[in-house]
Amino acid sequence: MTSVVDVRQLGKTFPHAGKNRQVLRDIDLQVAQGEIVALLGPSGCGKSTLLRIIAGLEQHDSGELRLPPAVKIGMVFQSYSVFPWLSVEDNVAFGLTLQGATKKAARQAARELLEKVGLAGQAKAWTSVLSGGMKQRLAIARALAVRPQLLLMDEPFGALDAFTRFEMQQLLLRLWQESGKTVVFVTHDIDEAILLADRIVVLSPNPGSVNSIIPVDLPRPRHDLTDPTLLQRQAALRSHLYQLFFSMQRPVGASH
Ligand SMILES: Nc1ncnc2c1ncn2[C@@H]1O[C@H](COP(=O)(O)OP(=O)(O)OP(=O)(O)O)[C@@H](O)[C@H]1O
Repeated sequence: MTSVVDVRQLGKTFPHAGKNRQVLRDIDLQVAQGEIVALLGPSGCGKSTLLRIIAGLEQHDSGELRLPPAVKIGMVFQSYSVFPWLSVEDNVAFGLTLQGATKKAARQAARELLEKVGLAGQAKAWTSVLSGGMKQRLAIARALAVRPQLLLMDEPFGALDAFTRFEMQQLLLRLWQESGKTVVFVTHDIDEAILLADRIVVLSPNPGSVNSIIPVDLPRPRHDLTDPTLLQRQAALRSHLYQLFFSMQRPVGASH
């Protein structure tokens, strides 16, 4: 199986209080084509930093990161990254015109994507009138506009209410099933990781390192609340992940 993301022995330090603090140490991670991988771990363990390094937004200072040559990456952040001075449609078309598409072709492609994410009716609206969930749909449509092979998402649904979050998770799975894209996403949420991921990479803090990589060997869809076997297997996985989290906790008063 070809890896889209190949991270070996990767390390990262940031300056902190006049010294260099190691934030990531010896990270090994291979993500296969078409896989959904969740980066899960306690606050501050370096999930976002690892994702930003994969995206090329941050430099690592040791180890290796290999991506396919000229790989196209789409990125979705928690804070809805939309341009408020452009209409919904032009938000999506913008990246395409930057890549050399004509305005007409870019608008056409934008309309198709808005259709996919359920925002066709808002194409001409300003982004200020969109709800949080709609803005996040728009952010996803924008990330998909460049036809990325690799979709990187940093807590994409963290700011949404439970119902909208569920809708967005289903939307992501639908788009993924249609396109077979490779997805790496950061989450705090154990249930979200179990619902979406093929594998869960559990990071432990100080410095951020891979604690374990857990395959989620459950059939999709995974939200059927009437399937007792599925519920039981999800519960077993959840309990395993909670135990891992508890085992990472430092005694109160321990310093970094
Ligand atoms: N640009 C930076 N300069 C200095 N330190 C940074 C920088 N970015 C992140 N850090 C530090 O690196 C560590 C990891 O941060 P990161 O945001 O990657 O963690 P995280 O696991 O995504 O956390 P959270 O779940 O709270 O978002 C933290 O201690 C953070 O303060």
